[in-house]
This record gives sequence, structure tokens and C-alpha cells, in this order.
Amino acid sequence: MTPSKLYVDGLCKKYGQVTALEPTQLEVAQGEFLTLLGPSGSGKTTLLQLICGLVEATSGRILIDGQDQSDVPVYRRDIGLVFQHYALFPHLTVAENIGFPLRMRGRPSAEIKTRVAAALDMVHLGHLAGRFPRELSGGQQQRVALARCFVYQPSIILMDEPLGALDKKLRDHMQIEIKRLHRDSGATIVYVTHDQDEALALSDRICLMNHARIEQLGTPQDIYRKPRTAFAADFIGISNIFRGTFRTEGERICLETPQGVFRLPSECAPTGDGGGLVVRPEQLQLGGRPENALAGLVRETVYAGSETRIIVRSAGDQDVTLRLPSHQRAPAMGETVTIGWDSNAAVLVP
Ligand SMILES: Nc1ncnc2c1ncn2[C@@H]1O[C@H](COP(=O)(O)OP(=O)(O)OP(=O)(O)O)[C@@H](O)[C@H]1O
Repeated sequence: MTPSKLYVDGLCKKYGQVTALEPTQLEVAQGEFLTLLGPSGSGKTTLLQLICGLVEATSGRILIDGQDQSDVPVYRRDIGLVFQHYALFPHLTVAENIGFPLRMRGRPSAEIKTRVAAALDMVHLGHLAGRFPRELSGGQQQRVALARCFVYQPSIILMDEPLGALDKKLRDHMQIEIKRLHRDSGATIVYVTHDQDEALALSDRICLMNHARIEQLGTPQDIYRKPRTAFAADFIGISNIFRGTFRTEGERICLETPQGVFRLPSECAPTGDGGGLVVRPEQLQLGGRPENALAGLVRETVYAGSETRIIVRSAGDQDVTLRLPSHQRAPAMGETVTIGWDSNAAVLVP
């Protein structure tokens, strides 16, 4: 196990009656890319601001490389910051903006020159070194902000929705850039977003937040395949959730729902009277003889290039989404179809 770079030890933040962050425990390993993901108001930014020292904790502490940071002011912490709004200096050129943190640290000018050139290369902006921020597009400005952060090689980089202001295509492109910068620099990154696709694409681990606390922490695959709560299933990816009450059939426990009686996956521990079965669209099959089947009416088919998304209205007016590879013939709207899944393809949530 890599030693923890950043250790959040029982950190908690209250604003009067409002708890912005419940007492939280979190370890981030050296070189890890960890994303704080969650809906608006779930405490992501608060946690980030506590880590860099922009706000003071109500209780708990932060350790970096084992050192308590409580008495270390923001500017002395070895942390780089990138925010949604680039905060570039308008009166400085691109190169001067990038060199700024090095000048602040009193580096010799020859070194500044080499490192700024390398940073410009890294974000493919060498040809714009002499421009001012107002002469750049949003994506270019954000690349300058990234270069300015990476240029002085902080050992931890915090990013709060750095791509939030960019359009979708540029965001996809910048995600690849950020991934590359992370790989090349070996920096530890804590990244805030409310965009689940971005979190899945970038992270080594995702810290899913809800109501000021950690809902689930794990690799993108973990959280996608094994959501522990209905919230986690719903927030990440598309999920179909069938809710009902437990009942025993012979040896097995089943879930009785308005859509049918379904078998539970073999490895699960049902508690209480009932729960929800989460089935991902790609786990649903059309026709065939799956262990769990239900009938419905095709309400919508959405062609999306590599796949077709099919929405089926089932009993109790529940819409169920499945995905078909687009080389497969999609059923027509209004057609009655049988869909289903094998028991172990589902996950039980409370
Ligand atoms: N300075 C403050 N004073 C009072 N309440 C605050 C303050 N800052 C944050 N909060 C509250 O703390 C909670 C968590 O806020 P936070 O900004 O951390 O959420 P977030 O997950 O980053 O949301 P968003 O995605 O909208 O930025 C919210 O309920 C918010 O209203």
C-alpha cells in the first residue's frame, strides 16, 4: 500500500445550524486521482476548501505526508489549486501567467524560462505564449490555468469543477489532457465535479458524497457495478430499480414487485422487509429465457450511434431502459417485448 499522501482525519464543518460536512475520514494515496462527486450542496467544495485551508474546520485535522497542517497557512501548504473560473491575471501574458508561481517562489529567471516553455508545451500552447488572457478561448484559458498550477510541481493539486464552464466537446478533450498531465506529473489530485461521466473517466477512486457525508468510496468499476445504496445506483450511470418486499419461495428469497417476482443475486444479505434490485441497462436482455423476466411496451427507441437505447414501459408505469448494440435490430415503438436478466447481474440495495 502506498503511504497516504493526504489524510483527512475526522474533519467536520458547521456554519451555525448548517452542517456543510459531517465528521469525515478519508485517505488519498501518493499519486492517486480521487474525485469528489455528488449533487449540489453535498459538501464537495467545503471538503476541498478545508483541505487547502481556505476555510477553518469546526473539528478534525488534515495530514499531508503525516504532517498536521492545522497551523500551516494556505500559502505554505504544498498545494496547487485550479478552479472553474480561470482567475488568470488579465494584465500578464500567457507565459507571464504561467511563470507567476515560480517568480513568487524566487526561482532564477533562466529556470523560469525553461519550466514555462515545458509547461506551455505540455498544454500545447507554445504558439500563444505572448497573448493576453482576453485573446484566448475558454478552453485555452483553462489550459493556461492548468499549466500555471502544474509548473511549480505541487505535490497535491485540488481542482474544483475546472471544466465546468466549457462545452461538452472541449470538456471531453480536456479530460484527456488532465489525465495525461496527471500521469506525467505523478501528482496527487483531488478533483471536484458533479458530472458522473467525468468522474468515471478520470478517477482512480470516486468519493461519492450526499448530504454532507461520504455515501460510497471506491473505484469507478466498484461504484458502477456494486452501488451500495439506491442513491449511488441512481447517481452514477443509468439504472433500473425494481422496488418491493421480500418473500420466500422454496429455498430462495425473492423480491415481490409490481413488475414481477424476482430472484435475488446469490451473494447478498437482505435486511428488513424489502429493498430494490438495481439492474444496469446493459445487463438487460431482450427476449431469450432470462431467470427474471417481465413484459412491457416499447415506448421510445433512441439511436445513439454505437448503441440504441430502448425504453420499455412495464407494470406500475415503471420505465425500464436497456441498451442494444446498434447492429442488432431494435423493436418497433408500441411493440410488446419480454426483457429480463440473470439474477447475479442485479445488485440488491436497501
Ligand atoms: N459560507 C457558508 N455559509 C453557510 N452555509 C454554507 C457556506 N458554504 C457552504 N454552505 C452550505 O454547506 C453545504 C455544502 O456546500 P458545498 O458548497 O460544500 O456543496 P457542494 O457539494 O460543493 O455543492 P455545489 O456542487 O453546488 O458547489 C450546503 O448546504 C451549503 O449551503
